[in-house]
Amino acid sequence: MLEINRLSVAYGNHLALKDVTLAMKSHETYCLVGESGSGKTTLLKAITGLLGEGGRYIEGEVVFEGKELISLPQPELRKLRGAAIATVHQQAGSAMDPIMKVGKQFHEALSVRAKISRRESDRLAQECMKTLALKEPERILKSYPGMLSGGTIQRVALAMAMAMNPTLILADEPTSALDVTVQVEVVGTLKKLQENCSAAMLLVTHNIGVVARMADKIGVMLDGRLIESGSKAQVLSSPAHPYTHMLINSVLNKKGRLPMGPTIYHEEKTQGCSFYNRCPLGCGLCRETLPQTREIGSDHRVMCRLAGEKYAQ
Ligand SMILES: Nc1ncnc2c1ncn2[C@@H]1O[C@H](COP(=O)(O)OP(=O)(O)OP(=O)(O)O)[C@@H](O)[C@H]1O
Repeated sequence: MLEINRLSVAYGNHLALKDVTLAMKSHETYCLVGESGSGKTTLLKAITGLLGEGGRYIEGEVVFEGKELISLPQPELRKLRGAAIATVHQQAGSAMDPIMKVGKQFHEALSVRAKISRRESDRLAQECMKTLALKEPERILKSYPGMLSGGTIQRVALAMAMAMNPTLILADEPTSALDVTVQVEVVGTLKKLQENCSAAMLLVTHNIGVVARMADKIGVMLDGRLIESGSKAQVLSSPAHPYTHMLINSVLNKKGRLPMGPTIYHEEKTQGCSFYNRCPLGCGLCRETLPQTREIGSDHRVMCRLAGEKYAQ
């Protein structure tokens, strides 16, 4: 249902996505992981044509339900964004109008897809909120966003995505701006959404626990490239790329980066693999040339010539 083929995107002279190829099937949840700045958000924005000022497509294509989106006229793209593709942001509250009650915002969002009465949109909104176990949906609909907690707003945004009846949900770190206890609730809502909505989901998260709970497939991003992809079992249980291995076994620092550890001994920035200067395996060839992506299992792909070799943590 979604195919991204050899996509490269730049902000000014900086290549934020480099030759990314990824495919998703209907109803599948694909989790994108990677350090801060690796290109996850850019990939979501590139799908819906919302790169913003300074962002431009260099090459590649984004095919959604048979339509190439990069070349699609803006009005058609806008229509897709309001209907077949729903987006949930890290801080959904900031995407909402602070001076419009939640019920009206549901109505406006749903009206993009088809003509709908306020009464019907209220009914649908309440039904979705109940399905996702939100308490007091009537009160929520009559509230302004600022009257609701951050966790409730995130859960309302998930209910809004569900009410749109999309075929694809793009969720960018929907839990990461929340306190840990609230995150647990929102992940529960995300899980309910996955179970009750037949949409495919492309979910960006730093949280490996969320990945373990939600993913069918996982894609790992490093410096704008997809360096490993495969099923949840393949990537979490048998990570092949040393970077994936470290991501799974480390806690990212406050900047969302891997902590510098004793295995990091190369100094130079390189033309080859972006992980070379931090890799415990890296050889001279890794520094000189970019490895090819190769298939090491059914649908398990990795961009590392030394993948799978044993190394000490
Ligand atoms: N609007 C922009 N203008 C210039 N550079 C940008 C812009 N947005 C992103 N970038 C750059 O593109 C690269 C990828 O950024 P992106 O936000 O996609 O990463 P990310 O993996 O989503 O990070 P995070 O986890 O911190 O959200 C980074 O180097 C970032 O600085």
